[in-house]
Amino acid sequence: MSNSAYNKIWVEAQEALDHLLKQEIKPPRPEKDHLVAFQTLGTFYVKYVQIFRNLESAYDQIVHPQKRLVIRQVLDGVMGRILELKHEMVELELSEFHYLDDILQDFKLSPKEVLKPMSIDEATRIIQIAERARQGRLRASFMKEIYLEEQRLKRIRHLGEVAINPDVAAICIQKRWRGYIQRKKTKREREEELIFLGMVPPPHFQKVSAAKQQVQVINALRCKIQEDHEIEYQQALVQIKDTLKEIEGPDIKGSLQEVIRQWFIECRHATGQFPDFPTQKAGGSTALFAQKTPEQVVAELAAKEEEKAKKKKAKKKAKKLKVKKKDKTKGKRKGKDEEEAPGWKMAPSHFLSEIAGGHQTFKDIWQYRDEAWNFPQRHDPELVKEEKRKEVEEEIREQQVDELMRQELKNLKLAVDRQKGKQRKTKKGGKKKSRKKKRKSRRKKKKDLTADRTIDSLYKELVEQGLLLKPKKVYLSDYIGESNYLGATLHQMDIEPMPSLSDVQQLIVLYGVLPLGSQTVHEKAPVVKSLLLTGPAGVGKKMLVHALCTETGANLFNLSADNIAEKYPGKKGLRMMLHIVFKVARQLQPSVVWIGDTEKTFYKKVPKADKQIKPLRLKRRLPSLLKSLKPAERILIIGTSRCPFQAELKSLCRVYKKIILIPKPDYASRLVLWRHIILQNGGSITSSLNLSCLAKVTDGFTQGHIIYAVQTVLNERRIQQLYRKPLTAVEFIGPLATQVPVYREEEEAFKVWYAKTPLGKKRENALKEENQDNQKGKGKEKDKGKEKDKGKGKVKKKEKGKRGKKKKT
Ligand SMILES: Nc1ncnc2c1ncn2[C@@H]1O[C@H](COP(=O)(O)OP(=O)(O)OP(=O)(O)O)[C@@H](O)[C@H]1O
Repeated sequence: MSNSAYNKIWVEAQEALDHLLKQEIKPPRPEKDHLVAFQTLGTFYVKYVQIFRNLESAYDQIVHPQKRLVIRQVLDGVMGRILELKHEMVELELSEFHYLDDILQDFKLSPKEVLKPMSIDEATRIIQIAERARQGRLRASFMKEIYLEEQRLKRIRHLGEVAINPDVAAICIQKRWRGYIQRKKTKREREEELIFLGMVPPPHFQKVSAAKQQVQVINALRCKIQEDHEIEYQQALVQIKDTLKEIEGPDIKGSLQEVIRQWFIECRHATGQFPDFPTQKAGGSTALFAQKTPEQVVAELAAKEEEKAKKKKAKKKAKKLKVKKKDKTKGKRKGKDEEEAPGWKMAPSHFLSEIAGGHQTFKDIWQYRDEAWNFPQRHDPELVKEEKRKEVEEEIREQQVDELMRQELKNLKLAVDRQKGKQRKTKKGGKKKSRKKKRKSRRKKKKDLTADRTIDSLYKELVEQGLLLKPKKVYLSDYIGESNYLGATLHQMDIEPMPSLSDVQQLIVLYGVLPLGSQTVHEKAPVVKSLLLTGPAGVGKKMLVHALCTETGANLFNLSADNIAEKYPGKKGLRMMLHIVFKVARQLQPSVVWIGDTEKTFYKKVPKADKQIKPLRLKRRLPSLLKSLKPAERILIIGTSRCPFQAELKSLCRVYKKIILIPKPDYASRLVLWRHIILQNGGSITSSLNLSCLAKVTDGFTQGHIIYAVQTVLNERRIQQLYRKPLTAVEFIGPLATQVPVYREEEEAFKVWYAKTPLGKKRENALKEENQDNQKGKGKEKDKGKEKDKGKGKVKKKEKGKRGKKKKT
């Protein structure tokens, strides 16, 4: 696509954002209806995801370096907002999985990609294809009738003839043969015609088309141009700044000095004495340029000092009263909550200001900018000048002017007011404070166990010890699975839907890819420091960990119990190992620390077979390690487990705050998985392979089982035979039969276990309460009915259990 096409995508995304921001700015109203609250959140979420996708593709392909900076700012904000909304949905629904299919339907969107409006030509073509097919079917059935009629008449005529001579016999054989040949030819021609009409995909349909290949080449080319433009831009930033300093620097210095001098004089006129020059900490003379009168500036400075003194006093008082007040305020708050029962309210966002800032820049600079001169989309030097001019001004003010003017003011005071000593006293006080602080921070700093070693040598050591792995090159898009299209509908019918593989993939993006991929998002979004992926064997837990590392370029550290056994023995060894791992992880962010079979680290009771590897080594250290991770450090601890029931739940949940239960694949996912895995392993899909049947009979089998079956069947010999002997579903049954599927009992065990986790418990309790409310509501309705029948008076009762009732309707 062209520059203008990507610009258009960007502009459209910003327009959608503008609309959304207007809604977001409105003060949130408390919402008592649970369903309405969720719909509001869901709608915002879907709209932000839509904007995110457009901004992402624009950021990926736009080559203008300054535009990319603005897009990146908005993109970070939008990603953060998506995470905030997800967090809100989790809090509201008490579940990690949410079903938004009804909202998607309203917006006419599909879960994976945005539906582009169909052109009239395209729509006409589809209708034509369907109509031709209908007519073809009618004609075929008509012809079949005629043919059967002819056959019937012939048979009657034949029965009349008795003699059979050799010629007749030969003709009969010829007829059969010709019929066979013709049928074969007709079948081939029919297939060709269907392909020609576009009703059946051509044999090499799965191959990447020439047009797609061209798109890939162009995209790669744009990335190269993007890099070149970025380098040019970075060089221009330095060059233009130097030129500005050289040419405009002296003028700027002169005018700044003039303004400050003027301020000295005006202050003396207004207050009778020269002002104190603002300290460096207070921003130096910056305050003077904020378009304020000298009186205001002086008053502000005085007010600040007063405030400081007041705060100190208030702190002391507050400490004394703390204990007494606590009890009182608690009581009051409780009372208030009960009275108001405020309902759900959208929590304030940390990202809206960022989004709004980026959006304003777009409006001010880019929306109507004439770019006719900039066809190749290089940086705009005028914008760089504007930006750098401010920087140069600031630097000159800070480094040269302030120092000079401070001295000048001192001289003026000495000469005119004869003031001395004041500043010296305050300076001394300041020094004392800073010394104290320094001492404190020195004491707090932890000892670096490997201060004398370079990061390279530590990295090498970890690789040699097998603690640092090279992630497999798999992408999240390789994690095949279908979306659940009926989730919301089932939910409304009070049936708990099973999350789909696509939902799991989305969660990994939200909790893993976005925070690890963006520093801003990681710092401000709700923190997820650790993640537990659990589910039956072969559902792709490890694959997701590797895909997360590939997508974010993260380093993968392996702290699985099996892997660290006999490495760095003893307490000191363990301390050293964790020190090295987290030191390297911090230095080379983003990083993923993976603990495979994490139930072993938290065993309730260590089995005899595992005693040798001392699996509990990490158990005590993990919580404190997690605590030590700061929001700015992009490090994620991921545990994977296929039998979390063996772990001590309390300590497991103390470490893993987010738990994702990955289910076995459902029918829709199995269908796409079979197709994908067969093609990936060199097979081909023909009409003789009943994929639907395969997907149906493999209920309970996981991705791992399907891969095993396909790889067993599709050996080299079988792949060579494919041309003559197409694949059939029956061939896969043998290898599948040797595998143990996920039985219902195992599935139930996972569900029961999940219900004991903190979020599961909360959900269970909420559901129980809801049911009780429903029953109460029903009981009251019955009572009402009875009383009405009896005509014993009017009884007004509050409507209860709204959430449950709404759901059932
Ligand atoms: N959704 C998917 N799409 C394509 N391949 C998948 C998918 N899920 C899993 N696989 C493949 O299935 C195989 C098994 O996956 P993986 O080893 O990640 O499962 P696991 O849950 O970690 O298993 P275990 O619990 O036994 O360690 C891998 O080859 C992986 O690439």
